[in-house]
Amino acid sequence: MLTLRNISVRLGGKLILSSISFSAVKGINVILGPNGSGKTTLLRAIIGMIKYDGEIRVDGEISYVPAEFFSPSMKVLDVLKAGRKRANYESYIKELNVEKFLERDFSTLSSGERKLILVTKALAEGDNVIMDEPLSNLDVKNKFFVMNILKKFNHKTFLITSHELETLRYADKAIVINKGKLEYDGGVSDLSDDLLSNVYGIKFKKIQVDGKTFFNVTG
Ligand SMILES: Nc1ncnc2c1ncn2[C@@H]1O[C@H](COP(=O)(O)OP(=O)(O)OP(=O)(O)O)[C@@H](O)[C@H]1O
Repeated sequence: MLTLRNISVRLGGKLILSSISFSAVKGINVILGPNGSGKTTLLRAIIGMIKYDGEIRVDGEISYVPAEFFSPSMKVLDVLKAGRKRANYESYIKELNVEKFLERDFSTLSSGERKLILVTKALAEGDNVIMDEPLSNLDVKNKFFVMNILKKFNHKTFLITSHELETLRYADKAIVINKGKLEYDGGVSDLSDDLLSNVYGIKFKKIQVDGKTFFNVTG
């Protein structure tokens, strides 16, 4: 369980998040919003990296993948194992198909390979897996590969930000933030193209195929 009640954050004297409330569901929760809308700030509040007003309630362990990260010169296996002792890394290493990187130095991996390692680590360590743009740096095949893996582990709660509306087809819940305010919190099929058009300032058309929802940019 991951519930936020009236979360407000002030940074540099400015109100960055204004009274955000929602509950994440088990499975995939996708946070959308334009650049600078407050997505990363919200994730940082949830993991306790920054001060906030309001209440955050979490059951179970939290793990986190930041959008940008330090790349230490360390064996990949040591990066994976740094942290939680009881995490079952082996099954996730197999699942994410990253065995071939384990003996390599983490800093020598490509950006997409490093992202796959951090996603593996977060999956192993958390019941509530918070990921800031986990798909950035991944090629088109790996994007779908990772989203399908998240779908498979739907007993966990994933809260992820994304600039890719394609992720919505995998999502159990959509959360839209604009200018630090919550604009939408609900199922993907109920999210309207008008709302997204207003938030992003470009025209979207919603399409539903085989029970899945897609948003195309039309102007
Ligand atoms: N320490 C700070 N002082 C002042 N303003 C800040 C500070 N940290 C972040 N901000 C501002 O808060 C706003 C929200 O930033 P945040 O990184 O949460 O946005 P985001 O939705 O994750 O954006 P993006 O999609 O570009 O990653 C931005 O306008 C940013 O400039």
